[in-house]
Amino acid sequence: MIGYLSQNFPLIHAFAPRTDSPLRLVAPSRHHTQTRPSKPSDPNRIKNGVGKTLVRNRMTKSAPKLSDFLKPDEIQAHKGSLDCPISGLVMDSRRVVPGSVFFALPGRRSDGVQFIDEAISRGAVAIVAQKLPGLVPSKLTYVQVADPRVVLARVAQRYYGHPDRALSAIGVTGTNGKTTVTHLVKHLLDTPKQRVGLIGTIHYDLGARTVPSFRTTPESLDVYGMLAQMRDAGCAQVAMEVSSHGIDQHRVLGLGFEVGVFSNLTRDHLDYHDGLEDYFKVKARFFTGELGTAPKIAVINTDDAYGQRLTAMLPETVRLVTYGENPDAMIRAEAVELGFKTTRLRLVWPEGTCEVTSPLIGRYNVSNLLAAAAVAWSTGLDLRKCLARLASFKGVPGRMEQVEAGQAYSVLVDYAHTDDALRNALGMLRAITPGRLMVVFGCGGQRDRAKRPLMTAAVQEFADFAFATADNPRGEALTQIFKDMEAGVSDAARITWIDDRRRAISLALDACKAGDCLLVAGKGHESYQEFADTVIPFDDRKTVRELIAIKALKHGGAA
Ligand SMILES: CC(=O)N[C@H]1[C@@H](OP(=O)(O)OP(=O)(O)OC[C@H]2O[C@@H](n3ccc(=O)[nH]c3=O)[C@H](O)[C@@H]2O)O[C@H](CO)[C@@H](O)[C@@H]1O[C@H](C)C(=O)N[C@@H](C)C(=O)N[C@H](CCC(=O)O)C(=O)O
Ligand SMILES: Nc1ncnc2c1ncn2[C@@H]1O[C@H](COP(=O)(O)OP(=O)(O)OP(=O)(O)O)[C@@H](O)[C@H]1O
Ligand SMILES: N[C@H](CCC[C@H](N)C(=O)O)C(=O)O
Ligand SMILES: [Mg+2]
Repeated sequence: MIGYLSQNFPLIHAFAPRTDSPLRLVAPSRHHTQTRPSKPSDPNRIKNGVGKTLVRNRMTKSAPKLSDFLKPDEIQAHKGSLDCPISGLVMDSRRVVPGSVFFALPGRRSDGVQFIDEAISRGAVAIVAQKLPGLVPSKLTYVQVADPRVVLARVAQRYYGHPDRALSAIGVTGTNGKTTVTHLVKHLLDTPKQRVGLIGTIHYDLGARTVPSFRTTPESLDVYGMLAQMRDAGCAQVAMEVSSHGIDQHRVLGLGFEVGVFSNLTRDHLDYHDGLEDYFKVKARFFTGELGTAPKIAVINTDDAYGQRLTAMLPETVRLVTYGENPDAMIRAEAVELGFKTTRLRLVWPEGTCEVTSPLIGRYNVSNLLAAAAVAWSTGLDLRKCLARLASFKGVPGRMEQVEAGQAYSVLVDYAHTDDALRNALGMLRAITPGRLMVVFGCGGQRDRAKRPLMTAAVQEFADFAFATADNPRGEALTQIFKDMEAGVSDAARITWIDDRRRAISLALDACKAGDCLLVAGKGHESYQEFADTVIPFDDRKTVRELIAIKALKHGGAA
């Protein structure tokens, strides 16, 4: 474990969730060695899907065998015994422990095959890969499969005893709003009798404990491991974010969703997908059954043009529930009043209406609320009762989070990191800000380069003044990121470029007067900043508070 951390993330510990390493975040003994949960709470766990039973293994106290979890039709060829006892499943050589089955996954940066020797030296007893070598060391089992990622998802699902059968899963996909909608769904649906787990960008709520996230949609092995923990903690449902990377990389393959939500589609991640149409098609796969099963219910935002297209692509077996502000939507909002602290609206559904005051501000949050309400309604819950819980919703960390430190102007921290999100966030603040609107923003390194000038253009369209700075540069030079961003500048006099994010925030705060509003965009809940070789603790909200306090001291108490 120490080797792994020092190899990749020398300075990271608890404050660096968004990396390859779930291991410091989820109890290593249970999660990393991927041991099976010990207390079956669901009879479905007895059958592992291959026809053999896990119970028998427990009774004979023998270790589980690889053949318990691999189906014959998944195996193209093999050498060594398929009945080898195993201690767990692993897809990263650095996490292999004696008895592990190592899945060598072909990647974009490297190929898992390169790490097979390391896996063996750490004690792997079986290798699952796309090719068989000529010679296989004695006592080692080697299995050739067509697609190791697909087989990993299937095997993980069986290994953890099909936890999805014990949980009703609600998956949310779309460019923006996934985190907000999943948090709302959890809040509206969670009761002491019907606990709801959560998987997404900010944290994983596993029922018995909550851990910070390392990925929006984790790898299938982690997904099924976490679902098993939720099941064992007595959760009845899970609300989870389903990213396009997650869909494309089979991270939720085989998971039968009760509900799938589509929030919207705008430009992002085009470093990964071949254009917006390809990005849409990947998202659409979540609804069409190409991941093994289609959700039973599709909750789709028909204010969004891609949402409308999606409605025509659903298999006949899927029940469609639409939401939006358009008059044809089944779940819709009327008489929307946007305020700086709350939003008021009339929520309309086929059997009723309800006047709602939501603590979430901004028009796009009306859409997020409708999505969550549509989930509640479509699963047969009493919508009025669910909506009554909205009053106690505390908002989502780092999403339009107001920072109040005694200053005479407003400061909000938000996770807007696309041009659409910036346009929505700034457009909304523009409408309710009496003074000037300032923004601190940057663009992440090693992510979609083409969104950078669009983000600058969005900022210049709405903000009076912008401070362009570093987001998470990762392994990219800030000069290159700035160069890409500069292509969107329309008025150079209204933007200033400052490498250091803390300094940029400080200068922006200095520029604010009573009645002004500062949006610190892009990092939201993140508590770290990622550079090429280091990850440092950095939290926009804490930074704002600290700087305001320091400035107040310097100026004799006035912030
Ligand atoms: C672009 C992307 O999604 N990349 C993912 C992909 O990486 P890759 O194909 O490049 O894999 P690789 O690094 O070449 O490694 C290949 C294999 O070798 C293994 N390996 C690698 C090194 C080693 O020493 N030993 C070893 O065994 C790896 O575990 C992997 O199985 O497969 C890796 C392992 O499965 C993922 O960790 C990696 O996520 C990277 C780190 C990432 O940043 N992903 C982001 C973009 C992502 O997935 N984001 C979405 C959210 C987007 C949103 O919120 O909108 C998410 O769901 O979090
Ligand atoms: N429904 C929406 N439509 C457009 N923009 C939105 C919507 N909801 C949130 N946003 C904007 O997008 C930002 C990210 O919101 P949220 O975290 O809910 O989305 P996400 O889809 O989970 O993002 P990510 O893919 O990065 O995890 C917010 O801070 C806000 O600026
Ligand atoms: N889910 C997004 C988050 C971006 C957040 C922003 N702070 C950045 O680092 O670019 C991604 O991984 O692309
Ligand atoms: Mg998210």
